Amino acid sequence: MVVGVLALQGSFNEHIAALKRLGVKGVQIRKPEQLQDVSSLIIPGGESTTMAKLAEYHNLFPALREFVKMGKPVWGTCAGLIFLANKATGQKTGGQELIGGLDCTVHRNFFGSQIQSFETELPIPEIAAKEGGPPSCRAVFIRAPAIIEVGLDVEVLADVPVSSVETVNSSPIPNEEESIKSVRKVIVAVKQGNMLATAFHPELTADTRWHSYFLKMVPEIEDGTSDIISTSSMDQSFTNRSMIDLPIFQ
Ligand SMILES: NC(=O)CC[C@H](N)C(=O)O
Repeated sequence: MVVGVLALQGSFNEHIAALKRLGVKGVQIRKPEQLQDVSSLIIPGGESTTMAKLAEYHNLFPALREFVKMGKPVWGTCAGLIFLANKATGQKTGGQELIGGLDCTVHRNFFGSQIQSFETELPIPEIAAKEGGPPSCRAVFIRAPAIIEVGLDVEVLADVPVSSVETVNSSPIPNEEESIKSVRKVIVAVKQGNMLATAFHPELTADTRWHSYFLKMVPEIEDGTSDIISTSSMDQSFTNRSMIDLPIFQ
């Protein structure tokens, strides 16, 4: 089995390396016709405006939309998530072209700018149930988006708490304002049919469970015809939470 990785910009090499650790070949996709040779596709993180411009230049949008419509498994990480969303907010003036298909609204830079990038221990009950390993994964958020609305068919796989401070005027004393700190959850990983999307970067850690989970969405794998190495037989080095060099996306 061969997995396509959109290789216009961003962390495509890191995805190919993660696939290799699972014994699966990832091939770079830069032209529409190359999509015919793969049964699934990963759209990496990077910078979604730049990626959209390059995809437009290479006339990739019609073929990418067709690929999604045909029901072939597609996984978008970070900028890739933005690409797959039906709607994005926080875009540059004039917006940017999206592939669409994923019934959600994404906020492009929900967590702020590059310096607000962070890592966190993210609970992943569904992935851990299917793939084994610890109940959480180390999640790397780089100028990350978040999913602020989802449709009914979208399954939420992970969310993170975010706190906000609101000033309200509930006091009986005039002009006496009260600050209320509220904590809500924001969605950072979803699945809808053939589409998987994560706001963070599993390809930048040694934990291959997200890749393994995605590969199981590819029918060849379910048929048992693939020679993919199972996670359980692998070196469980992800428990060390070792990080691969963090790229700075421009
Ligand atoms: N790490 C990332 O992929 C960042 C995505 C970025 N927020 C964008 O708009 O493209």
